[in-house]
Amino acid sequence: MAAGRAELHGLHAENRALLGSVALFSAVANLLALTGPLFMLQVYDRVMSARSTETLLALFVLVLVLFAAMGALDHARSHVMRRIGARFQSRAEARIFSAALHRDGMRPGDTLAQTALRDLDAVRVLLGAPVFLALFDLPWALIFLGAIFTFHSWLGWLAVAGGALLIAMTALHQRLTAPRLAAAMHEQIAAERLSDQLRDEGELIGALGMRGAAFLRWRTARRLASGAALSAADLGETFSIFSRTFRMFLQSAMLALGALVVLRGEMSAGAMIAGSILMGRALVPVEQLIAGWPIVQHGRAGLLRLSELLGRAPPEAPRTPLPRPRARIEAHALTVAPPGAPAPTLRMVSFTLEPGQAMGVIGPSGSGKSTLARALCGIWPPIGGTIRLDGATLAQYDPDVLGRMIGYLPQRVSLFDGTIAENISRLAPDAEPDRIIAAARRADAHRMILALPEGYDTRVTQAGGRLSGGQIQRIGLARALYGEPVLLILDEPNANLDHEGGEALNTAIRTVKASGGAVIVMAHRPAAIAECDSLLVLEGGVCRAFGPRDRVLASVLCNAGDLVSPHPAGGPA
Ligand SMILES: Nc1ncnc2c1ncn2[C@@H]1O[C@H](COP(=O)(O)OP(=O)(O)OP(=O)(O)O)[C@@H](O)[C@H]1O
Repeated sequence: MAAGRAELHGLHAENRALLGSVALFSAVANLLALTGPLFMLQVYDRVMSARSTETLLALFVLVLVLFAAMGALDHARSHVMRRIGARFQSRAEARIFSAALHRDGMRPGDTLAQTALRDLDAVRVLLGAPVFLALFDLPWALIFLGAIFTFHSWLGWLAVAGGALLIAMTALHQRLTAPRLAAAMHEQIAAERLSDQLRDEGELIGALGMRGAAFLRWRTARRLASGAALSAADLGETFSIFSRTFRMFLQSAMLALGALVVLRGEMSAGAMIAGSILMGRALVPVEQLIAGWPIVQHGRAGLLRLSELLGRAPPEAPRTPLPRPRARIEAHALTVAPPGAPAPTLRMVSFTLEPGQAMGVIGPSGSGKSTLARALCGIWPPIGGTIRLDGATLAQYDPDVLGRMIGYLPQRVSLFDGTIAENISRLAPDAEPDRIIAAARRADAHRMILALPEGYDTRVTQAGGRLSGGQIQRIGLARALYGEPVLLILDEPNANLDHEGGEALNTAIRTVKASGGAVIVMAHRPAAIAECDSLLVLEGGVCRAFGPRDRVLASVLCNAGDLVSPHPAGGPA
């Protein structure tokens, strides 16, 4: 948390000079705020007694100029603060985005990563809000109080007592509303997540007759969220109304006390009115703080959450760029745990894979195949042992560069909202069409894509849109093959493929091998390991056997012959 806070501080450091200028503008604007009370004093005490129209006119012109200057300064400081907020956001967003995607930012059950960009927005809003400027005005409230004391000490003490009560109310407000706002935020996130999920699974909900039950669950989540928000808003409103009315009453009380002092002949009538105006001005920042307190709380809570997120996902140290590696993979005593899991799900696994070779990974459900695939892609770093690609550990490669050298087809392929071409090119903004088409051809998806009405420009969604399961998987394979990766990792690649698709997959594996790449296939189905030279058998997260495919199959499985023959992809496992 402390490291994250220091990092955010650092990102904000370049704004210090601008904050200094806001403080300066605030100082001058607050001094100019004395124009009204001073004018009042002069009118009552000088113009009235001397009955001079010229003095009145001269004072009026001066006041006009001073008020115009005050307005301009007020405008300038709000303008600068909004720019400071926007600048902070643009400096921090890349780092916060990558921290939100970082493995340690995504612990199951907590929402730090999910709210990160919203938290950054809350900080930006706070920096540009009038309530933040009120903090710059607060020290000037003391000067105004001092000025009231120069009129008469009774007036000064009344203003101090009123201000102290308002500040005490602000502290109480913070104490009472903070837990309610945190609860409201929590419920809001849960409700949003549920409604996203229900919307994405609309077809399934209809098919399973879950519409009524889903609605009830959604309504409960919404009610909890809006109930918590309502309770926080009610309390905030109560405090806000109290402070506003109390401030108005205080001004009248000030006038009454001033009149008493004037009647006692201890002060002029001008000082009475000027004192009342000065007190009003001194209490403005306090009132602004109370009214804008929810913004302060959201911004502060966002800042704390961002500090925690950044602390959990420290910045990547710059790495010396390495040349394109040869496809030699060595795993040694590899031990991997999913994020937040108490125990590793893959333990002490070792194997070596040479360029031009393919390795199959088989084992029952939950044996750790997908865990191994994620570790090999660098998504889940090892907690023990090493993975080396051409001699270098995966951590020695820049994650983005490593990602481009690895083709990964996850077990559940999900596409990004965009066109098929954009999905194949991994959203690269300057992708060359030739490379996209080459990848699609290698995945044998080219003709299938051309058969769609808009071909490569067909828009798809996360769930695939109008594409079938097999079509999604082929586009996923084309995406994995894009950019001719050194290492191809396929997790259950033929789960949705027909015979033709299975053949295309085997051809793609052969092509990668022939070009000196390495392929690792996690499989349940026999057809997928037909092209594999070696086989790793996992059971309960440990290696049960590793070696040449046929020898391992012969020693582990009794129906080895069936398993290696490249029969229809839909055949039994
Ligand atoms: N994100 C996760 N958090 C915690 N545990 C996980 C996570 N993902 C997987 N596991 C656990 O790790 C173990 C291995 O899962 P993994 O997905 O690697 O198995 P698998 O061999 O690929 O299974 P399948 O063949 O069913 O896909 C399982 O016990 C699973 O519950």
